[in-house]
Amino acid sequence: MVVLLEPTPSDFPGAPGRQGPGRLSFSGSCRSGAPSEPTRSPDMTATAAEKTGARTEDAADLITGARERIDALDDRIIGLVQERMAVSAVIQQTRIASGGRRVNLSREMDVLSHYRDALGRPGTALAMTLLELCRGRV
Ligand SMILES: O=C(O)C(=O)C[C@]1(C(=O)O)C=C[C@@H](O)C=C1
Repeated sequence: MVVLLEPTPSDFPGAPGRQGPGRLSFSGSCRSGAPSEPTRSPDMTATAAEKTGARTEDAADLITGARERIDALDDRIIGLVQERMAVSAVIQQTRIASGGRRVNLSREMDVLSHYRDALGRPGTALAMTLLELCRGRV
């Protein structure tokens, strides 16, 4: 089986507004065992299969759509981290202006526990990274 989706004029990596799986080139039988490696298109544009690591068109389409959702989630996560940094900065500035210290270790223990309880050991590492983003290195 050979499936070819010809590119649109803006169908190259990095093109503004580029959407969907783009140029797709699969070859090989659908019925016999594992499909063969996708072939590189003549203009050296990466195929959807090459970009996703998938071995079927259906899998490449699913992965491409799921990656768009992940990119959107990552944008939201980054926005929330930036919001957290701003709120944390207000707390720290207020404490320092009142004569206190930037860091409050007992509160940091609570934050670490919160993330560890929700996400396990990697949650602790994530919380430590968030704290470093919010108050710098100690
Ligand atoms: O909750 C506070 O007291 C903060 O200053 C915020 C925060 C945080 O980003 O979570 C930052 C620094 C402190 O060491 C503890 C926690």
